[in-house]
Amino acid sequence: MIELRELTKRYGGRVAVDELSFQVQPGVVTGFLGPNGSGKSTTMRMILGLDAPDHGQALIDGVRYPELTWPLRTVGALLDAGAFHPGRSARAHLAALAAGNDISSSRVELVLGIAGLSDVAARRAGTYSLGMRQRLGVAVALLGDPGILLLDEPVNGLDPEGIRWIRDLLRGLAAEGRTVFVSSHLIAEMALTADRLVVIGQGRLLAETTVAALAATDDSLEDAFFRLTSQTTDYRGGTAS
Ligand SMILES: Nc1ncnc2c1ncn2[C@@H]1O[C@H](COP(=O)(O)OP(=O)(O)OP(=O)(O)O)[C@@H](O)[C@H]1O
Repeated sequence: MIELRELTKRYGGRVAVDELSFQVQPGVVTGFLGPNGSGKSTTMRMILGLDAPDHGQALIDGVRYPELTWPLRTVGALLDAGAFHPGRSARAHLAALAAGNDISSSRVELVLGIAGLSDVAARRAGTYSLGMRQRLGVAVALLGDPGILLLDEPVNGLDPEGIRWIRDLLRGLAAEGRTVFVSSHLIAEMALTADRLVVIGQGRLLAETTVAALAATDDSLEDAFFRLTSQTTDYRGGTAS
């Protein structure tokens, strides 16, 4: 389980994340929605100990990320799909991570297969397309067989087949009892993937509910999202006419 307690982050005078409190439960996919700049990535970075909160806490199974004995085996994360050495093969990248985290080498081949990268695992990651990088990022997240998964915009750059693959994968992982927390801009995709939603705007919690309950508050989930976030966007496009 992931638990946020009054999590707060300021950059200069600006509050990026504002006293955010919610829980992400195991066994379901929880979508994390909010307009651009609403604080989703900053929140995920604080959960993973990559940014320090100014106030409050983010707890993973009751402890802060830096206190985890085997972080990679507890939480799998996909934040930045380009975060690997471009000269290294996907297999070598995963093998190095496995060796440093006491993870068996058989796991490397397993996650390469899950990610659909077995046939291209010997290629340098720098030659990968954006979609293949996303798949390698997912393989890294799954490497430690973690009970908790955190993915920031995992469908970025994926083609329709890749999007369906991510959707089925996340739903399968949740069905195994894992905690799955996934951010996205794609509301229609979240309607298909997530069971629960956390919606934020300007760093503040706007809703913590089920997809079905939020969709029932308006004509569609998209309309409900726009109504909920309408007061929290700094900019919005107009029409051409
Ligand atoms: N390192 C930083 N320095 C200064 N401001 C930052 C920094 N990181 C994020 N911010 C600001 O914090 C706010 C939240 O940004 P964040 O990237 O967390 O939002 P987001 O919801 O993930 O956005 P998007 O959907 O566009 O990816 C924004 O106003 C952003 O400009």
